[in-house]
Amino acid sequence: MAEITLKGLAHSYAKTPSGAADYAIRQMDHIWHQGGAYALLGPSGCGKSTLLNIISGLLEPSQGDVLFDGQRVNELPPEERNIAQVFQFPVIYDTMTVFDNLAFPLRNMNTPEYRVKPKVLEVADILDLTPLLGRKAKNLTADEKQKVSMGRGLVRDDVTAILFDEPLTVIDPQLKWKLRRKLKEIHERFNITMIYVTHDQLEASTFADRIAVMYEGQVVQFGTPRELFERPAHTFVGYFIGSPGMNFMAVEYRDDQVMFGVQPLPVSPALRHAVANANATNIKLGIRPEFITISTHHTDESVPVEVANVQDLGTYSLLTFILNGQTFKARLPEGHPPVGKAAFARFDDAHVALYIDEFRVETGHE
Ligand SMILES: Nc1ncnc2c1ncn2[C@@H]1O[C@H](COP(=O)(O)OP(=O)(O)OP(=O)(O)O)[C@@H](O)[C@H]1O
Repeated sequence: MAEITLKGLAHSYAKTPSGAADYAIRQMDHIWHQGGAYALLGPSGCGKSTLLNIISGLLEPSQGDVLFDGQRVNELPPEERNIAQVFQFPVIYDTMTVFDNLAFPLRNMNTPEYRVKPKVLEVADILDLTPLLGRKAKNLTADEKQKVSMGRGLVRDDVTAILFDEPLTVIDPQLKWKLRRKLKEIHERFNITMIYVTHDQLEASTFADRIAVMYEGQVVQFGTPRELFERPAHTFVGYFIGSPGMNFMAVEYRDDQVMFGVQPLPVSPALRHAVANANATNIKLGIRPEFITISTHHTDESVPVEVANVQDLGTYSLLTFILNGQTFKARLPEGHPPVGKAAFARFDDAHVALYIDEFRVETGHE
């Protein structure tokens, strides 16, 4: 069993860090529950690998604690943590057979041979590696090698969590979904905590029940794929999740109105009230392309926009428009009437979110 708790965790690679920018992991408090299928999603350089290496014990954090089932493990070396890590590039012994590669972690722990064989056969069966057991690892394809790498994590009965660090990077696109399905299957069969690091939102949402979105060394939101889409807690989540991401407008309260530059925005009274009382200079409204309606007629709820282009994407179209000198995306359903250069955009009140200093603030109007 392993519930992994990160308590006041921070890490800097600098010897004498002078500010937040010197930290690969900033203040982090987080719990990974036993048996969960999690993804750690974020752009390159946000600290994903650093965090995994701290959990697995390859790296000791500069501040804070890592707890396994409530026990502090900061100083415990990786081999004593009962955690397996699968890296971007398969870590296997080329000159050994697939069988010996899978058996390696067990033999390393002096497991008697009569117990090694059934375990290797079980794991090989799950990963469809049985026909390859007698082959030398160097003759395998990249995806087969990565499956052996995963198998080495699975053979040990004492492994309670597996950390995957972008494990499908070297895998052909058409095989990726197969391996992802395999991982899901493994998760359902064994009661193992799995943390899957990726910068790809599709990979994260097909694998994980809950996703931790990382940005600049912090988990800015931890939620289901649906929650991340519907209620992004941070502007970065809005921008990163969705295709394309959320549109944002930097607004201010002026002359009793919510202004986006020179454009007054027709927003709900609750939202206007929230902006008026925001007491901050960094105020943004976010709206997803799915919730902007484009029409050729003006109404009290719409604002005039300049259409830049419309891209037909089969089942829907993506319209780019300019408002107050800024580019926006709106998603038009199939069969939407043609739109000229001058049009009107209406932001669906229920889906306009307020962000103060980049974090979402509930206003009661959504
Ligand atoms: N060994 C190291 N020494 C110094 N700085 C490092 C080291 N490893 C990572 N960093 C820095 O720490 C930050 C976080 O890096 P990390 O590799 O954890 O991010 P990541 O999200 O995994 O990125 P990627 O997806 O590119 O691997 C980056 O600014 C990176 O340059």
